[in-house]
Amino acid sequence: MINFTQLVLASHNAGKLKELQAMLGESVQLRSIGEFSSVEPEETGLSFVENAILKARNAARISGLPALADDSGLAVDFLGGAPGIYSARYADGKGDAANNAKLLDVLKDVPQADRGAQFVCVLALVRHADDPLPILCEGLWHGRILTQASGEHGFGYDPLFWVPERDCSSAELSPGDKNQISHRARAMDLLRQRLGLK
Ligand SMILES: O=c1nc[nH]c2c1ncn2[C@H]1C[C@H](O)[C@@H](COP(=O)(O)OP(=O)(O)OP(=O)(O)O)O1
Ligand SMILES: [Mg+2]
Repeated sequence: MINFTQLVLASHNAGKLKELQAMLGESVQLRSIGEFSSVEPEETGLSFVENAILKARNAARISGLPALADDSGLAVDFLGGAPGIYSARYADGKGDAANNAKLLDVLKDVPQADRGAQFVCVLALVRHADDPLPILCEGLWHGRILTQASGEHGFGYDPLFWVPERDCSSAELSPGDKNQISHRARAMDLLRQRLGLK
């Protein structure tokens, strides 16, 4: 059905590529959509699912290959789930450091008990651009927003995300450990099941 030696990842985020490739192992080679185009599609959906499908279709159309997309973000309880699908654009496109600084500032007077949050990841796999039956898998990772950044690994909001089961930030986990327990790992686990790979 799907030729896994030629799967394109519909993402321009190097952190995602690294994590997803590590989870898939050597049997599947993920090629970045960056090899085909530097133009990023506008993420016009109102949900992670819509944006994941939109990115997967776009990548399949550009590359002519089956495509996997990851739409993910951070949903903070105190903020009613924001920044959510707007996580990458939280500080108006100024990047991870600005996003993190903004989040710390917005939550500066919020006590520990009210700082709950979850990372969300939706993976969408399409066989071709017009696939009427995308495979969709979701993963959540519950934690809390720290009051200052900590750790050097990972990307995005990792330095601000406290992981209760490990009592450290997500950026303090080794890449191997993060890939066992993250939102992305959970979504990928489901995808592997759906594809009969385990
Ligand atoms: O494991 C993670 N550790 C830390 N931060 C994370 C993680 N997973 C998602 N995030 C953050 C990064 C970005 O602020 C947003 C994703 O936004 P999202 O649009 O899905 O990705 P993106 O624009 O970076 O790349 P692309 O759309 O090309 O896949 O959530
Ligand atoms: Mg994006």
